[in-house]
Amino acid sequence: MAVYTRLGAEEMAAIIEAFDVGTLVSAKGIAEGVSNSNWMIETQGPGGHAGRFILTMYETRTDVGDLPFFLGLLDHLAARQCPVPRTIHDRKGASYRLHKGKALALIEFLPGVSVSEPTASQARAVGSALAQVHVAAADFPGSRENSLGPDAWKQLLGDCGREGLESIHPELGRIVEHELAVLTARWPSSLPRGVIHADLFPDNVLMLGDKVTGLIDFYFACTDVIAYDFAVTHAAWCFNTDGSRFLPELSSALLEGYESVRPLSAQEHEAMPLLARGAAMRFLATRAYDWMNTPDDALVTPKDPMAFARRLEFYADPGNAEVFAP
Ligand SMILES: Nc1ncnc2c1ncn2[C@@H]1O[C@H](COP(=O)(O)OP(=O)(O)OP(=O)(O)O)[C@@H](O)[C@H]1O
Ligand SMILES: N[C@@H](CCO)C(=O)O
Repeated sequence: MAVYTRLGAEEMAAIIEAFDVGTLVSAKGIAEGVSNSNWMIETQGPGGHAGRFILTMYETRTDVGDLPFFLGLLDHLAARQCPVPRTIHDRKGASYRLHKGKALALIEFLPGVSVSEPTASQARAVGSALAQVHVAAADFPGSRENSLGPDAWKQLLGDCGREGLESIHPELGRIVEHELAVLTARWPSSLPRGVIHADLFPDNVLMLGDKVTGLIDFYFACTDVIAYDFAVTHAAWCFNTDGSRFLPELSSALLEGYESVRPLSAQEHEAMPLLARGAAMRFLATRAYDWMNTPDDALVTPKDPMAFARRLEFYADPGNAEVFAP
């Protein structure tokens, strides 16, 4: 569940009053998501015009200092016809407000659902939507360091310790040690950089049929290697949930969709198996850390790190490099 903060009816009405979106008709907590509190808001304007919005209250995981980057990026991309929600600025023009010490933002509601078993056509559409974001973000003036890059993987996995990793799976300590050494030695430094989403899993994409209606949850967005974002999306979309089965049709479709908007260069193609190993390592690292540090009675169930260890082994196999071939 993801409503960490209780807001009374009067309090909620006052919050909505600060935006020029009509009066509050209903506010329902949204169960999905784990990082922030989210409500689905309905309002009614003077002419009876109804509005639907998402109200997000940023909890401890999101740094308020990063909000101008995240929210400014949404407005920049939406203005360039990317399928992302616009932010609704308050009556004074601010993109977020502080309420009892916490930041909150009102965001355009977009229709659509997150698919759990994507089809190839849906993967194709997601590939082109991702490329559209990369192209549209090229003139976005903001930048933000990736706080979950290779140094963070090492830190998180170091905190887990070899014994901790082996308590998750007897082979995990060995896999991590070997792969971290490879990634550290070979991580590319000269590929084109830009603003990336960095977490484009199916639960962060809203779809209606084969159409992408919303890319959401930009709270890991940062400035990094652009092709790494494709690798993240590939790792997220082109395997079954536990990572034991690669889905070649989704992989080809995702690549095709992406390249229909932003063709990858020869260098990007060549680097992709390594970038995908890094992408798998990034989610393995945060999942292993959460696995070891989530209390048993927590409301949130930690996600399986092994699902990304399996993806990592797939990408590390030189025989599989051809999945990224031009
Ligand atoms: N603009 C939007 N339009 C429609 N629904 C949205 C929108 N933004 C968020 N949602 C809904 O709210 C849910 C939670 O949003 P989000 O994934 O951003 O939360 P979070 O707590 O930041 O997520 P995470 O757990 O991935 O860190 C989404 O799964 C989606 O159902
Ligand atoms: N999408 C991530 C969670 C947010 O980083 C995962 O599935 O591990």
